Amino acid sequence: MVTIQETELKERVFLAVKRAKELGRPVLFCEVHKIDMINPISFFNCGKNRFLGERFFWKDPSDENVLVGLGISKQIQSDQVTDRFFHVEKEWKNFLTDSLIFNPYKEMGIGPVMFGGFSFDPSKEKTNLWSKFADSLFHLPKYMLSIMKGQTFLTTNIVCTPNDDDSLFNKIMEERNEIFTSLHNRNDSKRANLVETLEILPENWVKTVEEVVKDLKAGPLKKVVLARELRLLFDDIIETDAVLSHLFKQQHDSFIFAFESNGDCFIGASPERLVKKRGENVFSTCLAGSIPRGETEREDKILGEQLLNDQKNLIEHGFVVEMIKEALEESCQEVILPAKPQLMKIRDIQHLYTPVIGKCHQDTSLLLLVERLHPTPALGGLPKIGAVEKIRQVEDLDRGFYAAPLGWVDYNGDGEFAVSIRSGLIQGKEASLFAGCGVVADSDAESEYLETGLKFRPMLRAIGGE
Ligand SMILES: C=C(O[C@H]1C=CC=C(C(=O)O)[C@@H]1O)C(=O)O
Ligand SMILES: [Mg+2]
Repeated sequence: MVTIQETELKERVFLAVKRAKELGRPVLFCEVHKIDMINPISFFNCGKNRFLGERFFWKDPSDENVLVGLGISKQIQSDQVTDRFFHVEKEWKNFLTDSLIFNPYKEMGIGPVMFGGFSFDPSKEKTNLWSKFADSLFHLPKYMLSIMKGQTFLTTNIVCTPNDDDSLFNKIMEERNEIFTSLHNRNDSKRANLVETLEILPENWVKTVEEVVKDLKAGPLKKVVLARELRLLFDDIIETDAVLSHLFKQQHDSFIFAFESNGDCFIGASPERLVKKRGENVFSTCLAGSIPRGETEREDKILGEQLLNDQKNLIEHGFVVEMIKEALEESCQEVILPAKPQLMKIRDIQHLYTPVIGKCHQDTSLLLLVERLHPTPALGGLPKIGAVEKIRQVEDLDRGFYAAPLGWVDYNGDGEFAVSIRSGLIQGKEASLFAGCGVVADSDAESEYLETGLKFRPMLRAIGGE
C-alpha cells in the first residue's frame, strides 16, 4: 500500500505557488517518494482513463532502469532543423531554473525527467504519417514511476502558476489516489484482428537497394542503411496496452518503449543502445551485421559462427565501430572497446555486437553525445552526411522517429537513449512497422530484403500480425 504524507504535499504546493506569484511566472514543483514495488505495465495501464495519449514507457534490457510516465506537465517541442539537440537542452535547463525539487535520493531517473526523442532526419520532406510528432518532442510527466536497480520511486511534477490556489493540492491528491486505486483493475481489452497487411512498394525497395549498391561500388559512399514499411489494417482500435505487454514478455532483453503523442503511439523493442550517461561514464553500442536464429541449438551456433566470420557483415559492422569510436574520442578522455565483435542473440535474429565505454569530459552533456552519434552507420551510413542525403533522396519512407534517438534525461543530466528500431507507429485501427538494413558494396538486394523481413517479426508478433 502506498501512503504519502498529505500535509507535507500541501505545504510544498503552497511554497511553489508562493514562488510562482513572487516570480510572476510558472514554477515547477517536484517531489519524490520511495514506494513499494509496482508492476510497471500495470502502472502504464492504470493511466488509460485519465491520461490516454499522454503516457510513456521505458525499460532497458537489463531491467536496471524502468520509467513510466502519466500525464504531461511540460512539453518541449520544435521542428527546428539546425541545433535541435542544443535547443532542447537549453529549454530543459531554462525550465528547471527556480524549480522546487524535494528529492532526498541519489538515484538517476527520479525527480524531473524529460522523456522523448528526435526524428531521424528533420530535413526530409514530411508526410501525414508523423503529423502527431514534432521533430524534437519531449514530455515531462505529471506522475512517474521509476524502478532504478530494484528500488521503486514515485515522482510528482506539477507546474504551479501565479493564479493557482488550494484546489491544485486537491487535484493532485485526487489524481494520485485514482492511479493507486485503479492499479489492480483488470484490463480486459478485446483484441483487434488484422484484416490486411500492405507491404509498401517492395519491388521498388529492392531496386533502390540494387542502385545504391552500384553507387557504393563507385564510391565515395561506403554504407547506406535503407528501410521500408509495412502498413497493417485491423478491424478495431489497436490496444497499445496489450502490444506493450506482449513486447515486455516476448522481447524482455531489449529496450521496450512506448511514447504517446496526440492520439498516436510510437512503440517498439530495440536491442540497440545509442548512449547512456551516468556522471562522467558513457556507454554506447555498435550493433550491425545480422543472421537468423537457428531452429536447433546446433544450427543456431553454426549460424552464429558464420556471422562472426562473414566478410560482408564484418565490414558492415566495422563502419559502425569506426564512427562511434571516433565520435566518442572527441568527447571522452578514455574510450575502451574490444578488438572483435561478439554475438547478440535475440528472439528472431543474431547480430554482431561491440560494446563501447568511455569517460567523458566535464562539459559534455548527454544531448551533445546524442548529436555527435546520431545517426550511427547502423541507421544512416558512412560518411554520415552523404549517407543521410542519399537516404533523403532515394528512400520512399517518412522515417519520423524510427531509427532515431529515443530516451530520457534527468535533471542532473544523466539518462539514456536507444536507437528506436524494431518499432511501429500505432494510429487507431492502423499501424506502420519499420525495418532497415545496412547496405554495403557487397550487399545482395534479395538477402537484404529477407533480413528486413526478420526485423519486422518482433513487432508483428506483439501486435497480433503473425
Ligand atoms: C536498421 C535496423 O537494424 C540495424 C541494427 C542492427 C543490424 C542491422 C543490420 O544488420 O543491417 C541494422 O544496421 C532495423 O532493425 O531497422
Ligand atoms: Mg545487415
